[in-house]
Amino acid sequence: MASGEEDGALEEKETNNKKRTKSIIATAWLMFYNIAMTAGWLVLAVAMTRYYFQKGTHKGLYRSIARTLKFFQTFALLEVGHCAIGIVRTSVIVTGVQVSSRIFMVWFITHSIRQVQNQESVILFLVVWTVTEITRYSFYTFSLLKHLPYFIKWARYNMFIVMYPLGVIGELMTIYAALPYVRKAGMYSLRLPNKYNVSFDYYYFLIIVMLSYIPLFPQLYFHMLRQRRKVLHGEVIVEKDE
Ligand SMILES: CCCCCCCCCCCCC/C=C/C(=O)SCCNC(=O)CCNC(=O)[C@H](O)C(C)(C)COP(=O)(O)OP(=O)(O)OC[C@H]1O[C@@H](n2cnc3c(N)ncnc32)[C@H](O)[C@@H]1OP(=O)(O)O
Repeated sequence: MASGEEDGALEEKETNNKKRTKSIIATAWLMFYNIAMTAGWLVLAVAMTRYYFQKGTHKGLYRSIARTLKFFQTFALLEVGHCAIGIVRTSVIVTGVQVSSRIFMVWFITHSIRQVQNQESVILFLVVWTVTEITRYSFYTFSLLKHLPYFIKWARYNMFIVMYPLGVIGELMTIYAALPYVRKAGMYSLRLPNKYNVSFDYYYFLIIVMLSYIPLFPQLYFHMLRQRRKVLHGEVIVEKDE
């Protein structure tokens, strides 16, 4: 009997040790990830500011930072993984929509359609993303260190009120500017007849993507407003999608 109890206690101790090790590894990884991402977006901020002051124009700015932007924004795909394996307490759906819309903008719009790269709207969403991400990743870093300065917490849960709509305006205006080029070049489209017997028109796909902002954006925005009430005002909120 006594040996049974001892075995049970031993098993519990082992499980607790495993959990602790897992949590240490997860925290160390998140620390590395958040510092790398803060640094990446800071590099982008400095590069954009320098370019603008040296050249006196936004033309060519996107091309000058494209590689760094593509690298760090693509790296953010890992965030969906973090949610999926449960090392951060964020919804996979919310993060998935946020990250996929960014990846889409970077690879399937600005990277693919050179003619839009000098649009002012590209600069608008780049500036908004940069400010947002420097704040967000430093928020996570300082939270992990358990020394979160209030101004970072305040910025994370207030700036999005203006930044989110501005980012969406920049993204939508850029997709809209891309439409005529996509139609003219017939890019990423598949016309019938073909051996697969399917047709796909990227032009109409882009219109559908633009329309999908109507139901999706308010969900992300209201999610952030709920998070704001929870974090800044201590309200207890039950999330439906988690
Ligand atoms: C095929 C094409 C598809 C296209 C689809 C198109 C439709 C798109 C429509 C939508 C359009 C969106 C366009 C977006 C534009 C912009 O981004 S504009 C710029 C403004 N943007 C923002 O302000 C972004 C706001 N978004 C976010 O902050 C996040 O992306 C989020 C995922 C929404 C955050 O979610 P939230 O639930 O608020 O999570 P958090 O509070 O941040 O985290 C919860 C807990 O988890 C911890 N945590 C999370 N990540 C980390 C991490 N990396 N490291 C450490 N810890 C982390 C966090 O600390 C929290 O912990 P607790 O406090 O203990 O709960």
